[in-house]
This record gives sequence, C-alpha cells and structure tokens, in this order.
Amino acid sequence: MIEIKNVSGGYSNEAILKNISFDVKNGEFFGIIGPNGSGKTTLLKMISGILPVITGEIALNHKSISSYSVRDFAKWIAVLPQHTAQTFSYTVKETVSLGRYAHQKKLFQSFSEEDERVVQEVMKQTGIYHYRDDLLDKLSGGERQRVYLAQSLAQNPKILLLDEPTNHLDLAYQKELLDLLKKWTLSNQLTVVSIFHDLNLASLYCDRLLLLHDGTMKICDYPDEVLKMERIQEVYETNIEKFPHPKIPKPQIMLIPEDQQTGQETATIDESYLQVTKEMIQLHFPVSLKTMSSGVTGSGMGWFRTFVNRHVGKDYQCSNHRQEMIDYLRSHNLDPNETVGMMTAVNLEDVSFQALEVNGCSLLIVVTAGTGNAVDAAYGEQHAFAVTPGTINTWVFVNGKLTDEAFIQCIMTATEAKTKALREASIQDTTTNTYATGTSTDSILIAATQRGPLYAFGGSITPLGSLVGKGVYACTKKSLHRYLERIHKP
Ligand SMILES: Nc1ncnc2c1ncn2[C@@H]1O[C@H](COP(=O)(O)OP(=O)(O)OP(=O)(O)O)[C@@H](O)[C@H]1O
Repeated sequence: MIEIKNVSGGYSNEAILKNISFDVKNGEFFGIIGPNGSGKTTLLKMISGILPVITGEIALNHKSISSYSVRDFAKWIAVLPQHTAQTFSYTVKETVSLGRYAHQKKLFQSFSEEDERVVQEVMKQTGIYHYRDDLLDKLSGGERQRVYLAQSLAQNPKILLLDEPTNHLDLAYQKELLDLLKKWTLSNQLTVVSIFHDLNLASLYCDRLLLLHDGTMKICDYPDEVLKMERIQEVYETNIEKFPHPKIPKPQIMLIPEDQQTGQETATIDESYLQVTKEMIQLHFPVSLKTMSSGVTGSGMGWFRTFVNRHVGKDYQCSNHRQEMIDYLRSHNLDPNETVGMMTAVNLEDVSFQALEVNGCSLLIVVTAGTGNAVDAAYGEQHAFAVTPGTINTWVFVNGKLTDEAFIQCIMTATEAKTKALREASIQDTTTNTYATGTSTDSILIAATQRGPLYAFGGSITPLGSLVGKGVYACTKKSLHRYLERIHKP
C-alpha cells in the first residue's frame, strides 16, 4: 500500500532522514518509534507530502505520492497531527464535517446526505456525539483529540497517519482510541501508521514497528523482535527490562529507576524476623522481597514483605477461601497486598526452621509438615479431588539475587528434598499403599532479597540449590518427626 524506497529528506534540503526503506500493507497497524529527534515526525510529514523527498521515492498504491492531486491524495490519506492548545470557535459537528471536504464534488458544494450520514456515524463511534453542538474550545484536550480523530475518519481515508494520538488522553481514552483504530484496521481495512512514544502501547496494538535512530532505520519488524532489551537500551540509552504482558503474548518494557538506597536493604534474613504462635507463623522483613509462591494471597511472582502461615482446622471449608484469607489478614492489621498468606491444618508447634550459610550463600528455611492427606503423585487420579487446607508449607528465604530460572529450580530442588524426607519417614499414600511424594495441598514460597550475590541457577548441585536441598530436607524431616511423635503419643 505504502512503499518507502531509499528515502532521504527533511527540512530545506538537509537530510534528517537517511536512506529509509520499508513498506506498509493494506489494513496494517504500523508503529513508528524512536527517541526524541530521531526523525519520526519528519518521516510522517514526508509520507503525508508536507515535506519533500530529496532522494528515493514514496509510492502510494504503486504511484509516486507527488503524482496525486491534493483532492485525490486526501481521499487516500488523512492526517491526525499533534494538536497544540489552539482553540477555534467551531462546533464539534462543524469541525468533524470539515473532514468531508475531499468527498465534495465541487468547491462550496452543499453537504450531501452521504456526508451527513458519515459525520453522524464517526461522531457516534468516537463517543463525541453528545457534544456535537458544543464549541471546540469548551472541550478538554482528550475530548478535542477525539473530535480531530472523528474529522480524520470522516474523510473516509484508506490510510490514517497519526502523530502520538494518545498524547493528552487518560488511560481509559488511550485504550478506547487504540481499540477503535484497531477495530477499523480489522473491519474496514483501514491502514494506520502512527508515531508512539509509549513503547508498551506500540507493542500492544501494532502489527509491526519501525525503530528510528538518528534519522536512520534501526529495524522494521514484529514488536517482539524490535523491542529486544539490548536494542532498546542502546537506542534509548537507558536501563530497561523486557517482560511478557500478563494476559496476552506481547512484550512490555519496564524502566529501571536509579537505585535509591535507604540503608534497610542491607538487612539479612534470619530467624530473628520470625514469630511463631499457635495461630500463625509470621515473618516481617523491612523491605519487599521478590517472591514466587503458591500462597492463597500473593501467588505467582511478586514483591512482598510479610509472610503468613496460618493454622486452620482440618474441617476448614469456605466457598471463597481467598476472600476469607484477605479478611483474616485485614482483621490482624496485615495488608493483603503486601502479604504472601498460606494456610495449614498442621499444628504450628511442629514447625521447623533453620538458617544456613555456606561460602557466603545464606538462607532461611521454614517448614510446617504433616501427613494428613499424603499422596503419591504418580497415582493422584485414584484420589477424589477436594480443596482442603495445606499441609506441608515450605518457605525458602534467600539472601541474594535470583534469576527467574533460579526461582523455578529452587522450587524443584525444594520439592525433591521434601519428597526425600517423606520417603525416609516411610510416609504412605493410604489410598494406593505406595510411598507418598507429598500431600495433596502443599504450598511453597521462594523469596529473595535480590541484593548481594547473584545465583543464576538453583538446581540440586549448584551452590544455592545444594543449600536449599539440604535445608528443606532437614526441616521437613524434623517437622515430620514432631508431627508423628505428637499424633502417636499415647
Ligand atoms: N522545522 C524544522 N526545521 C529544521 N529542522 C527541524 C525542524 N523540525 C525538526 N527538525 C529537526 O529534525 C530532527 C528530527 O525531528 P523530528 O521532529 O522528526 O523528530 P521526532 O523523532 O519526531 O522527535 P520527537 O520525539 O521529539 O517528537 C531534529 O533534529 C529536529 O531538530
């Protein structure tokens, strides 16, 4: 649809853009990104014919843009520029109606029924219909932005060029506008070429991205390829991390602020932070720890500073155990947003904890273990499924920095060590009469200070993993022993 071939150009024969080549397909949502001054607006102005091409060619539907008459060009391309705070004494409807100019056969021709229909339709689609008789200067920046979008859409273009369309828009309107544009690309085959400063929005909505750097084309490809961490760090000269979006398969970019040391970050986790009562085991740490857990609250990856393992009766039944746990934490002046909360039916006096340190690698392990619903995971299907309170809850606190791999490998190592302890205690699955590998509702937490030594791996023979395995094995064994002694007491 649009072909940019070896294009150089800019202002008064000075080539701001150098040797740019890419094409945009029909119905594509195409994003232009790059740091300030990299040439994004210049490129958009060249595509819209405002700035001349010095060398190379810009073709629209296989014809050079210079061969189009102004009116024909306007039937193809509409431009939504970055609007300043200027205001006009036009009504919303009058402003939108200006978009129909290219479709009027003669100059000063009166508005046709078709013009009226299109204007009404786009005003409804952009949510400005109820302001249609208001003057533009009465509207907020975001509302005005939607009026200009409606004006561009009223032009019924095949291509829409946008310079930072979400500028001035609040979160909901950003989503609404981009959802609307995306819908038009899908249902009306509208082609959108848009400049974005927000790389995350560009990633969410664009089919492809062009990254400009100092007037040159760095890359033009799918968002996942363009938004590689090293590339964005180099081009934008700032520290970032790339993450997958939690709900859809699109990359997201996070800024990493300068380290703001408060002094508390140097604290080391050990048993002095632990409080054990019959009702709950708590650990409060002065700063948030990066966690991976299967807690009732705080599950998955997160940052938390309070950890709770709460005793509940074996007959605990609740239709919404998560909400019940949140209410419980609140009733104990604990913030559920900052707390990994677990439950166990085990007596908390059977807890076993241990701080370990070998060659500068230090951690704290806390385990509550019982065998109430011991299961052999190889034959889990022989058990009826039931949601019951947890039994073996394993906490691993690491004074160090863990990679994502290390977090996952620590979970594996801790689970293997737990199973070994169960095997040594000859704990049986009473349904299958085979050795139990765990219990049916065990929970785990790996928490790390993300300061100090870096642990890339947590497998069983790595410096970190071997300590995790040793500690979880010892604590599970001890806690099981206490549990068994107590239940077998005459
Ligand atoms: N009217 C102009 N005359 C001469 N040079 C200009 C003009 N407008 C912009 N430039 C220069 O062209 C270069 C690219 O500017 P452009 O506005 O295209 O960058 P951009 O990527 O859109 O930047 P931003 O993210 O800040 O909007 C800059 O070095 C700028 O100083």
